[in-house]
Amino acid sequence: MASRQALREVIAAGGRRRFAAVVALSLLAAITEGAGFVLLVPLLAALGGAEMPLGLALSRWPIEGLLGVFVILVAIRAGVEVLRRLAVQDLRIAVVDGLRLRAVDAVLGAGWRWSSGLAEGEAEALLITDIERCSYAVELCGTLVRLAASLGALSIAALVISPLAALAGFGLGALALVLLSPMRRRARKLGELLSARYDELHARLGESLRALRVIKSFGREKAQSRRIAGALGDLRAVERGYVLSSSLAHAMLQLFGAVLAALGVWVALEVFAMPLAVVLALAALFVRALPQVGELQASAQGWAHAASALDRALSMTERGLQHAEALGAEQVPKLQRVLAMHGVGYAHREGHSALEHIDLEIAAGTMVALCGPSGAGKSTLADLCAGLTGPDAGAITVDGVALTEVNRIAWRKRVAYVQQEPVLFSASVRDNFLFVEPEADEAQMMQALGAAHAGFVHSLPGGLDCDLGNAGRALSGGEKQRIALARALMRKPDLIILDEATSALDAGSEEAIAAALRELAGKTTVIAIAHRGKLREMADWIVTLENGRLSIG
Ligand SMILES: Nc1ncnc2c1ncn2[C@@H]1O[C@H](COP(=O)(O)OP(=O)(O)OP(=O)(O)O)[C@@H](O)[C@H]1O
Repeated sequence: MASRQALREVIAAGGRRRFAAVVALSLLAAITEGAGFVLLVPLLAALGGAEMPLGLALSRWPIEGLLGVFVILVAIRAGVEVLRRLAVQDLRIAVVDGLRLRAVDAVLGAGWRWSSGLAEGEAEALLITDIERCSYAVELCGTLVRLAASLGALSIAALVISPLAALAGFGLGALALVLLSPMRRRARKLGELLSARYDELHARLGESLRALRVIKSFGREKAQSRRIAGALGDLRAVERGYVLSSSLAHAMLQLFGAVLAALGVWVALEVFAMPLAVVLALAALFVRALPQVGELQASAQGWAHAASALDRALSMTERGLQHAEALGAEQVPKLQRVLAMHGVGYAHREGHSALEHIDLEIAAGTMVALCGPSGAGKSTLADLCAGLTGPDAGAITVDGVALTEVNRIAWRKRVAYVQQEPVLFSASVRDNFLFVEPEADEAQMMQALGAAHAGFVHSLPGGLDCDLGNAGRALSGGEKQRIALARALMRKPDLIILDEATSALDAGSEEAIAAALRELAGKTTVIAIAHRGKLREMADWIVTLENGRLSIG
């Protein structure tokens, strides 16, 4: 995306009024600054007791009046600068929060096929890293507007003071920039390298947390620590080079500016015999403007870089929105007779079928154990029954109504899904329950905990109010599974899908859960992916999948 397109996106996301406020306040700050420089001429002349060189009305003011105006201008500029910073902050918040919420909606609202196909960390990178960079992009955008306005005002001020000298100053400034461009190019390259090194370090740090168990169990703590130290070393080396090179570029620009200003002063005084007040005001203006030109260029480069994060965030959000899940009709099916699959086929990726020709009828209120080797398609079939996604071929029907013809989200509200690696929110047990059943009361929660054999929750600090954000990590796999199961039972679903959901339980706990499931017999349909154990034994029938095809036992 071109930087200009990114600017349009910033304006669209932040709102025209907020952006206009940033521009207006930047212009106002710039005008007061420019006016201050113009005022410098009569002020210097008055201080030196010389003739007033400018033909402005101001030139006839007494020195006290000029100094008073000068102070007022500085005060206005300081006040406007505060407002300008606030306006940039408002714009940044509006853009970043707007983008983030849109991206969250896109990821959550996208169809399962798209979201489950995202590479690991892709959505995380979008929601966290890229959008943080967008924040930086908006700040740079504010800086660019400020610098452009300031340089515009300083140029006008220079033209007002002396058109000829101003034009000469523009020429010399351009020359300085051309001469120093190799240094700035190097700084830019290092800036890009720095971003890549940061990405690498973040990846290493994230990986260390995700793979903590693997790292520790293989005794590779020191090795991982060395990898991070290596990534840090690479980053710091580039960082140092970047700071050195950009500071040098800045220092050289200032030095060049000073040399050129000194030369300009000499030529103006000695060759053109210009009044001292004019020459000094112009020199001060030139010294002020030159680093701003350098900063403008550096910010423009930074903007081009940050705009690419904006591009990524927007295009991925757009893709998510394009893959938004079709909700279907309002009709909500209720499973009372049969959940049926007719000729169901599904491929996660082209040319690789996960399921083929699945014909299966599950009578409501019965329990089916789904077995088969790894990769046979069990989870895929469970996802289809849960209405997470629709089949590529054939149909899945609930009491004769195809899931493609009903509101799939409404169907999912009738389904409870418990996976092998239970995911509990970083909140209290109570809030975990309320998330799935907002109207639930304490009695229902107690009942669900009892049915899932999760009475241990009462002995946790705070009981139902125990914060799983802190305690979650301390719970065993089996304990987490039981809380997740209780959360599923809270819903009183039509269909429960258990994906190896009791794999971490001891025989006693599994037996207790089996007993709870037995009580649901005739009322709730259960699909349990289970290779062995109680759930498989107690199932009304066993369905075996092999290579995406069905064989019924
Ligand atoms: N999101 C995905 N993208 C691409 N391919 C996938 C995806 N999920 C599953 N698959 C592929 O689909 C096939 C069936 O996978 P599935 O997870 O349904 O098998 P499974 O029987 O549940 O396996 P396991 O017992 O190991 O969990 C496998 O070949 C798998 O690689």
